[in-house]
Amino acid sequence: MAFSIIHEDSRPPALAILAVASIVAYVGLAIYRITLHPLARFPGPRLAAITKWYEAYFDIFYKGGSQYTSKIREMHDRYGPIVRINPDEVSVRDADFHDRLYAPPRSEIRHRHPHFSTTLGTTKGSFSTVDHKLHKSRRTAYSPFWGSANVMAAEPLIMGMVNDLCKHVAGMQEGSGTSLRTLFAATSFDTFYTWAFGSSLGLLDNLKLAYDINEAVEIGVTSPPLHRIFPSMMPIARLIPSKILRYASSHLNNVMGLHSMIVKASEEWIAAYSGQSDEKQLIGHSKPQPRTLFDVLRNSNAPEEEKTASRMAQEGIEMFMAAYTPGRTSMLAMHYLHAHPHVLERIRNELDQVNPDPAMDLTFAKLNSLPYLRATMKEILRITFPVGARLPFLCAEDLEFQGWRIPANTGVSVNHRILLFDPDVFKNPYEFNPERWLDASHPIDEKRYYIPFGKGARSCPSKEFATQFIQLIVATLIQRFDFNMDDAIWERDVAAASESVLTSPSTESKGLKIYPVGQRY
Ligand code: HEM
Repeated sequence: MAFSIIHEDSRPPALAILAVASIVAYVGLAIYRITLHPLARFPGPRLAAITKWYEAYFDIFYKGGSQYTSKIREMHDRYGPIVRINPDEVSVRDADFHDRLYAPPRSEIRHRHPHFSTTLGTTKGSFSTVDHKLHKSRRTAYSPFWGSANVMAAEPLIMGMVNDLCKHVAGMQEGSGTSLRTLFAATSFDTFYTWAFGSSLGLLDNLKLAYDINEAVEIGVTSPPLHRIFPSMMPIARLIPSKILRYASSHLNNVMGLHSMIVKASEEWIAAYSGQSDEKQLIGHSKPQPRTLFDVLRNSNAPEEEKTASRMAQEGIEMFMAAYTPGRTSMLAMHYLHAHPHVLERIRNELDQVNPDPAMDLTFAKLNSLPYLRATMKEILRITFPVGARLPFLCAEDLEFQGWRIPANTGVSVNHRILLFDPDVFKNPYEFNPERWLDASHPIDEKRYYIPFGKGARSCPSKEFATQFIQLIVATLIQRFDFNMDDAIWERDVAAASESVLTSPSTESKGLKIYPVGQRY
């Protein structure tokens, strides 16, 4: 008996065995990653090559998180144009390679990196689609929605929203509570919602709802990228009933609430048109009417399983969440114009020539004819570029870069921000300078470096809509109002303090406010 007790006590507990085995396995893996792994010889910090916790440290803990993009920039400064940024991924800093990666010949396969596909909590929209071929067919299905003709047809809708926005701005007083962030968010989300889904959310008349929607999207896309470090987080959240999820994370619950809202819109659309085109309701209008996203998808050549309410809603959710960006960009644009009075005056002169009465509606065509405004738009989209994260692909074939062979299925990216702020191309890249786009003595290679909407098959489908929307909103406001935005501080309210999926200013910032100090009509 006594012998037996002594024998049992001396046996190592199962947990200890597991711990030792894990440590041995982990050390073995770490040694493999820096010796025999196909990326073992690539330059970069050893710790980044050994463990993903290096990246997680910068993205979750360091300075409040979302700092790995800026760390990658430092790595490039130290190690050169190609860096191993985690055990399985490399980053390249090179404009030609950006073309090679994002806009390759049609025959080459580029899958979205699965860890980046979960970003918006969706699974079957084109953004979250990992597979190259499936992504291509989904983009083809919705492409008429984003085409020039459909954007043009949305012009009266956008102008109507902008006129409503002007009524709000005209009534704002110094010290009033509503920030430009909420007003622009209301305009952007509701314009997109009405255009894409065929009915309005009435957000400019319900600023509380606009605030809540904006907050839900903003927290998701600017918080530390936990979804990347824990990719199963969003799929699990989707399975938890709202009643329980709200206690675990009110934020995730709000995001899931947005998802449900758009699923409902999709189901209602199908019930209303039961397979018919909603174009029928538009007959009798003298001008071409915009087609909804649902109408375009239902009438595409995609297979039936791609046209269910839940699948169409996934596409709609991704786009609706992306409609956050034009609101934010417009707000920052107002700041830059206010802070650069000579630019503001030059644009107003251009506007007053084509539209002598500011009370009259502006049009896309008029605005597109103004060279200085166009140059300013380019500068606004460059300097406010919202996407903070890298957008890596897994390529089906090996890639070469300056003598380095990047094996197939390695995560590889060129961060768009690196090119948009390249000091060799954009002198003083953090200086707002629209003139740089008009300087014939130092022309910018726009094909390579004007990439605020990315490039190639995965580039932003909304390029034209977003540009026209921001241009119209900003041009109308500055032509109609003299305004004050003196409260803004660049370092606190405008500069990108963290770079998650989207960039965000310091946590000290309370948003930008605008006070009209006179009407110009
Ligand atoms: C200032 C406004 C915007 C900017 C700067 C912007 C920028 C971008 C960028 C850089 C990408 C990734 C491109 C790449 O992978 O190379 C992207 C993708 C995307 N954007 Fe935008 N975007 C804007 C507005 C919008 C809006 C308003 C929508 C929809 C309402 C939208 C929908 C999308 C979608 C769906 C994708 C993913 C496309 C895919 O993976 O096939 N974007 N955008």
